[in-house]
Amino acid sequence: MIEAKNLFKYYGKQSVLEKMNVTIRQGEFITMVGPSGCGKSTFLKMILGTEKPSQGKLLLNGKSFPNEPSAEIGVVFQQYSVFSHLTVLDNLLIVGRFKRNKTLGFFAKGQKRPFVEKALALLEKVGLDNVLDKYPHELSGGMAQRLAIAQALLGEPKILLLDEPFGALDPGTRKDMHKLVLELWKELGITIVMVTHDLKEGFYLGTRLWVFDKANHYSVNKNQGSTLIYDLPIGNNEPELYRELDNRIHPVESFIISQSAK
Ligand SMILES: Nc1ncnc2c1ncn2[C@@H]1O[C@H](COP(=O)(O)OP(=O)(O)OP(=O)(O)O)[C@@H](O)[C@H]1O
Repeated sequence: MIEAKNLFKYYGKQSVLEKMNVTIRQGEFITMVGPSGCGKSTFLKMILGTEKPSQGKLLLNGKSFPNEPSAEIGVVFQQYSVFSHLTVLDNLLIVGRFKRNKTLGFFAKGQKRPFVEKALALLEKVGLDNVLDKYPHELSGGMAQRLAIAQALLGEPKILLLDEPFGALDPGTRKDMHKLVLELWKELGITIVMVTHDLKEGFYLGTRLWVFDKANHYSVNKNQGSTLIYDLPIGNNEPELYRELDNRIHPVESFIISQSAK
């Protein structure tokens, strides 16, 4: 369980997130949307352990989050984060090596075989078992993201963080990736927290949709941080509410669309 208790985040004088009070239960799929720069990735980074709250608490199962990324938490970013000089299989094995020997990065006797088997099983799960010897530049964008997902799952995390992982993919590939992520989420029982710019994707994938924005959307105070303004159980997507949310997330695009429809 993840809990934010009266959490605030500042960068210098800039307030990014304010007064976050929220609980995520194990196995939920949270999708986060909001205008650019409202602090979605910052929230993910606090769960990942690479950023700290400035005020308030962020708790994992009742305790403070680890100070550095741990195996319990996997992450996939929009930019492909795999090692370009290693093959698909070696991209997983390198993670295993360093997990087992942090300084030298090699397997002790007897450790390699079970790890290779685990890596192969994971690559099969994400549909990359037929390209084990290819290098990342020989993979499509979707395949590279499958590899990043396999890497993130290697430590058997309980929480998977996805920061716009499909933003750079074409619509067909995105659809395939949606299917994969939903399958993995159901099979592994993990908690997923995902940032997306696509409201439809947020509604389609999540069990809860979070909308971040300034508490007062029309405030001209540039230093006002964002907060969670909607926490919606999915299924509540009335058309009027959808339009209101879309307008908050993409104010300019929504305005152009509504004007051109006149
Ligand atoms: N390390 C940092 N130092 C200073 N300011 C930062 C840092 N990281 C993020 N920010 C600022 O914090 C704010 C929130 O950034 P964040 O990346 O969390 O937004 P976001 O909602 O994920 O945006 P986007 O949708 O465009 O990815 C932005 O104004 C950004 O410039």
